[in-house]
Amino acid sequence: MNEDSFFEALKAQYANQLPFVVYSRPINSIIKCWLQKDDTLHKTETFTESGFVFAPFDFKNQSVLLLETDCEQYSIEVESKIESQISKTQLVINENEKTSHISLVSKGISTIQQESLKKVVLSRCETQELTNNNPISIFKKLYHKYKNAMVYCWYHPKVGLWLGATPELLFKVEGKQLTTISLAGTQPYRRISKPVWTNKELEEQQIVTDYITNQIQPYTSQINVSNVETVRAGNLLHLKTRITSRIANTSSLKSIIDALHPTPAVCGFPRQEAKDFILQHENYNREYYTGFLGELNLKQSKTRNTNRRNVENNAYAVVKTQSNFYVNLRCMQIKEDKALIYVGGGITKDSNPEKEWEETVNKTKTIGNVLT
Ligand SMILES: C=C(O[C@H]1C=CC=C(C(=O)O)[C@@H]1O)C(=O)O
Repeated sequence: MNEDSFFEALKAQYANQLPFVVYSRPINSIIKCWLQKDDTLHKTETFTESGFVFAPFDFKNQSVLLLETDCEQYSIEVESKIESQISKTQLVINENEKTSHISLVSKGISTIQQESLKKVVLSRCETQELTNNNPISIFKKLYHKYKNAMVYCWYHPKVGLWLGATPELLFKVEGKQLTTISLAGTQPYRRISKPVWTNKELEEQQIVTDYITNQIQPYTSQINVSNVETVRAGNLLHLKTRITSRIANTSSLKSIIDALHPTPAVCGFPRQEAKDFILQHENYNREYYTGFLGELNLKQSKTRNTNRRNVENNAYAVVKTQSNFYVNLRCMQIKEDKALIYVGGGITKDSNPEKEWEETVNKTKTIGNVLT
């Protein structure tokens, strides 16, 4: 299938109001799509099926599944995934939204100072009028703009239309190998200067790393934690640590999901207290923002020997089950002619409410940049 017919097939699928997902994983020139044949809404609770999953922040809402057996899959290789220049969008600041976000963050800080809550991730949803509400053309713009992200467009007529460019892997499983990352701390990307991180950001990210390592301990062995590095996500920089381990034979995928979702990077710490605070005070429903999405239990076959001349060895292909889940960040939902953009940030005792507001404004630009 060539690029034109690939996008034509997607266009037709959307026009026929049938479910689909189109996505490209970070630093990857392959764009894949899954087209479901009818509009049945499949859900998963056990995560034992094979397919593409779209899971909410709060498991009280449904995790939607595009079943592998119910979908046609296509992929194309696009020649170069070159990060195009980030244009500087001037956002119009809504003063009411600013006041209410600052007041939410201040409430978070005072709760952290008085109680056992150490970190809470507080967010808001910003509405922007759209001049172009064609999801496929927005997806293409996101794809060309964000090389280091999992860029996607997901649609189900009974759920909604979501797009995003997320820098955050929740985890990936290949056979028994588990890889996850701890991503937190934010500052704007500046081409010329070397980033300097404050204690607030270093501490905020360390909370995430410690939490993840602790949570996976009962289910895995040989845990390995990398050094902290700075990574770029569009117009922003974050702190990142890579954590790898080996899954025990007795551990299910669902147990790993329950251990890791939602991480303190999107919820807070301790988890239940942070989640209670969010559900009580944020004043809107996050739905699939800070949930996760990705390939579930797909069989990948890898040949042991890539030397083409060694035909005998090539016959021994190893089949491994793989899952790749990304946290649904830097995302939006499209409803008619409006984009609902979701943005948040981690609050600790040292947070400054005005700066936290600015951080959400900077994050809005990730998505806002492709809408103009
Ligand atoms: C909750 C968000 O970001 C998280 C991921 C990376 C850095 C974050 C931060 O610096 O606060 C957040 O924890 C968001 O982008 O909406």
